[in-house]
Amino acid sequence: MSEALTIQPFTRPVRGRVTLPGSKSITNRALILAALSQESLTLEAALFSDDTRIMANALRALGITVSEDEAGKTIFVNGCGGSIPNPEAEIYVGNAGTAARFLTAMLCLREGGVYRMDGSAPMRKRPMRGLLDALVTHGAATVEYHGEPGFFPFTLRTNGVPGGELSVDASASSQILSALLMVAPLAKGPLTLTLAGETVSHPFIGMTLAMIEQFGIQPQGKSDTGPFPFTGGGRYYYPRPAYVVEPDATAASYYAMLPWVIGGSLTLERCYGIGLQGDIHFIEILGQLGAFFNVDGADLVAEFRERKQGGVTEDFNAISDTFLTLAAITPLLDGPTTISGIAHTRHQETDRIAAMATELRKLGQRVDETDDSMTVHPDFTAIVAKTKDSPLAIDTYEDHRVAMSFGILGSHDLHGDGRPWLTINDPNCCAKTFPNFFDVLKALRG
Ligand SMILES: O=C(O)C1=C[C@@H](OP(=O)(O)O)[C@@H](O)[C@H](O)C1
Ligand SMILES: C=C(OP(=O)(O)O)C(=O)O
Repeated sequence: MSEALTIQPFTRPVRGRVTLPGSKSITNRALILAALSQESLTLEAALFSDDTRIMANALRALGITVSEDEAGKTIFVNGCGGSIPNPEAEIYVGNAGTAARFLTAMLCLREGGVYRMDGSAPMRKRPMRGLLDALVTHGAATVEYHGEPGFFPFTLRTNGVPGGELSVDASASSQILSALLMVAPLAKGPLTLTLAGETVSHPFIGMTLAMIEQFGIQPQGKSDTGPFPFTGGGRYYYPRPAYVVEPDATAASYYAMLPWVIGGSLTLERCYGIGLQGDIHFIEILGQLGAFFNVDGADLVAEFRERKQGGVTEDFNAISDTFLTLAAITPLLDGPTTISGIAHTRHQETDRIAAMATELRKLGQRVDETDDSMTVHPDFTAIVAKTKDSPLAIDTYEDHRVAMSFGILGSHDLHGDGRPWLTINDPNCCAKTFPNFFDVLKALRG
């Protein structure tokens, strides 16, 4: 746990530029695809954070050369052409959902592999069952659980991925389907993936299919809901020596929100070019609140113009990582906000609906919860009263997004005199995806 951080409100409208970190989802997909490809490849503008270090370390444990240059934001990967060198390894996935799901499926490509896998305490509760059951039923691996069946830790004994039909339940996480999609082209024969039921966070499936194509494999079908047919026996190959990672669209949501919270304008570098990440559509929700976005070359400029009346009612299933960015600022709205389609986020870094509801209630807000939604009835008088005498401490539940979203709320000059009123417990949990988040905020304050 890192020391608590008191957020200093902005007393003047913000002006400046933000260089966002590289996308977590793209960096970790590109690491898997580059590791499986035939050539060597350099990732540029890559993310350096807990989640990408976990992925890079795991690939090294498998005998794949991965060298990182953090200052230059590049990662060099020498692809193994689909043949994982080390038949045995211990793999630690921390609390990185992408590493947990993507590596589990990738390891099954190795015939005769024995891999012991574990994660952090929160990861030991996150859903893996849909993926593991699909791999075992298909004959790609056997699994020996060392704790609760269906969860980390476990040992995988891997067989290579046979062709045929593979049906998967990805209702708990789209990462389960993305993981199988990335290994399917390398199966031993023609393989068709089908989805049993629906998946969540659907744009991430589009990202996976688009990146598979960038790495030289044309998906046979056109559908992004399945079935997904692959001819098998394929090899990944990226046609250029460098792959440039987009800035992280979820990270952008915080700094897209900031001018609305405190006034002013912020240039979000390279964000106009974002094409693979659905989370960029969060700015349309900000538009409903009165935020305004301009394009300046490859940059997006977020501007404060007005605060529209009322709250927001929106299904966040497709962009659920951004729901916390909106939920945290609801006390500043003057009408109720309902965020739905987020049941699956109860099984992510923490139970995110419960975490946000608990912290907003501490701030005097009335919050109604259902299994898959939350409604916040804002109470401005209550938040002022609750923080009048001393700053209120926000618990972050080892969830980077709880820390960052309340960091933006705390930047608002609530008492009109620049007095700090919010403290973030364990702010360094933002290292999962955006290690310098609070430094960027401080630098903008000037
Ligand atoms: O594939 C990905 O890169 C991700 C998919 C989503 O997960 P779920 O499908 O579990 O929501 C998202 O929440 C996560 O941050 C990244
Ligand atoms: C849900 C998230 O992460 P993960 O990749 O661990 O699922 C997230 O970053 O909000």
